[in-house]
Amino acid sequence: MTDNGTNCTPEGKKLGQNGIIQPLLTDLYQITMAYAYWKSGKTKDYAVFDLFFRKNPFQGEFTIFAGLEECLKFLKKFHYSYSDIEYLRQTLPATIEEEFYIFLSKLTAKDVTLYALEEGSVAFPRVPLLRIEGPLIMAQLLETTLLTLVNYASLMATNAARYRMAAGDLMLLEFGLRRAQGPDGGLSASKYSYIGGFDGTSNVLAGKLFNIPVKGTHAHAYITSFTNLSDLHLEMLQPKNGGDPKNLLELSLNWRAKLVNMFRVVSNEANDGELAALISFAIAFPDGFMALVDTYDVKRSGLLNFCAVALALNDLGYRAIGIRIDSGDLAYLSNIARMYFVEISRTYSVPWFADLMIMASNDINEETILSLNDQGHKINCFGIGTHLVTCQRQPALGCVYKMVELNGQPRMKLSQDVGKVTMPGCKDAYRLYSESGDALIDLLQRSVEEAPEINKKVLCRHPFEESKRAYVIPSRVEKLHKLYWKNGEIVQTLPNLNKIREKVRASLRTLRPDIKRNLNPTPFKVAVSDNLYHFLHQLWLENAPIGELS
Ligand SMILES: Nc1ncnc2c1ncn2[C@@H]1O[C@H](COP(=O)(O)OP(=O)(O)OP(=O)(O)O)[C@@H](O)[C@H]1O
Ligand SMILES: O=P(O)(O)OC[C@H]1O[C@H](OP(=O)(O)OP(=O)(O)O)[C@H](O)[C@@H]1O
Ligand SMILES: O=C(O)c1cccnc1
Ligand SMILES: [Mg+2]
Repeated sequence: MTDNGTNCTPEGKKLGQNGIIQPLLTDLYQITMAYAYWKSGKTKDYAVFDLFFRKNPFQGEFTIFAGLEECLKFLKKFHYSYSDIEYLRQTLPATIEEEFYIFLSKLTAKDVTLYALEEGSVAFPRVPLLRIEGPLIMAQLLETTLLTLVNYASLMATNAARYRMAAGDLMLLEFGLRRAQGPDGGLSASKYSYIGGFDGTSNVLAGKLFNIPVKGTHAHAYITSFTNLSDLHLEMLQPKNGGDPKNLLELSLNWRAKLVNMFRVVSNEANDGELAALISFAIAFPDGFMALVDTYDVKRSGLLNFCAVALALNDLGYRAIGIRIDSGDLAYLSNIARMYFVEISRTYSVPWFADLMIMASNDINEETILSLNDQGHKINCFGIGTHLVTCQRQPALGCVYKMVELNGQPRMKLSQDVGKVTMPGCKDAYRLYSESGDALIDLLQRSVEEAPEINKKVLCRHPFEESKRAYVIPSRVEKLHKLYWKNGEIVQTLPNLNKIREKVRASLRTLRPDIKRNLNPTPFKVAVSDNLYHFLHQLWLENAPIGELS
């Protein structure tokens, strides 16, 4: 979830919380449970909850954790307003005692303690992303909001990180606002795709709110709004270094006449409305000329018109930026475009022409990029919308929020499905690294245990399969959870988006390539200590009913 700046002072200074992230942004059952807890005298009970997921998204074997800053802002502001209480009074059954509303109106998150992974870290199933300790009622009331703040943010950051890995160093732009799950989904998508490794967004509000670079080209509508050369309102452009304005239309037509042989087309195949549109855009943005070239025909019209205008601009001292291709075979068309750019650069001694940007868009997803890589292409930049922001390949991350301890006693949710059994008790997690810096394994331990030590053998066990265990001698031990919230205060300096983005890259670098590959990646091991193993299985036996066959 994102800060949409609705709590602005008249001067426009942000107060730092999204207007819709507030205590009532929750499921009704949290509040009805709060009343039932309250009524049954559980106001002094103290709980520990883990927020974690059970399966990595996108058939992958890693997840990027994101959304922490928004969770902390939510805790800081947690307070039921007068109108919230009034609404609840009208909505909940009339039998609810008045003292409960008084209790609710005084609730804050100051007695809650929150531990978390660093935002931007790689995370794995069952390792808590957040550990929340606090009065039972308060900790319970946080469940849904924390989940909604973490689930989409982490899914989106993971999706973006996967696109980044597929695209290597090529530029990635997020174009998804029009296709996103509503305005807030769109803002979150822009923010978390930047964290995951995108270079910019077309979303202007995201640019303003989060200081993300904003970028863009133009739509087909701009091209089709010109039908012929007489639609050109302005033809003159002043050279970059001053002097008398020159006629860009004339220069472009001259260049087009020269280029038709190279392009093996006849001049009248190229669309004059398109040429007029490109010239008018070049006059508006002579230093930022980027052209959509697929409106009529990339080879016969768009490329030829673009090159003519770019060379005319060059005559006046300006350098065009490049083209966008939004339909057709993107590999083939990008190779053709680069071939002409190189040929023109040689023929007319314009060296920078060979390196013009080729942007591709049109329903691109991770698989498209991987396939384009296999085919060979000359694209420098992908503009990606729908598949990125809607996470079409997997539309939700399944983070859950489970009680693991109450009043110092472990709690465990049993399930027929072994993968759904929760890890009881208050736990710490450690990432153990090899000498070469690779992450080897994540180890969950009971918080009462001593931390693993460098160069000391530690037994790591599969949580459920007795025979699966291994000794690890770590060269580095990283304690994964940091304290972020205590006594009503954020107790860490929070990184800005660029720092979180760097964290994503650094964290992914510690994963072996086989864990990150697209097809059948190797699962990263998440183990439990011997102590936690026995604790878990003992508790399981104590809690599982013994059936009777008849
Ligand atoms: N070389 C390629 N390899 C793999 N996928 C490609 C390649 N070129 C384009 N694509 C993808 O193929 C799909 C083509 O989309 P579609 O069938 O709608 O055709 P189109 O080119 O958009 O046609 P139209 O001109 O009618 O809009 C897009 O998702 C695009 O990203
Ligand atoms: O394809 P996406 O990954 O969602 O990227 C964004 C798309 O949005 C724009 O046009 P739009 O799709 O609105 O219209 P068009 O398909 O007719 O170009 C742009 O031209 C891209 O095609
Ligand atoms: O700037 C662009 O090219 C753009 C922006 C949003 C959607 N599609 C394209
Ligand atoms: Mg489209």
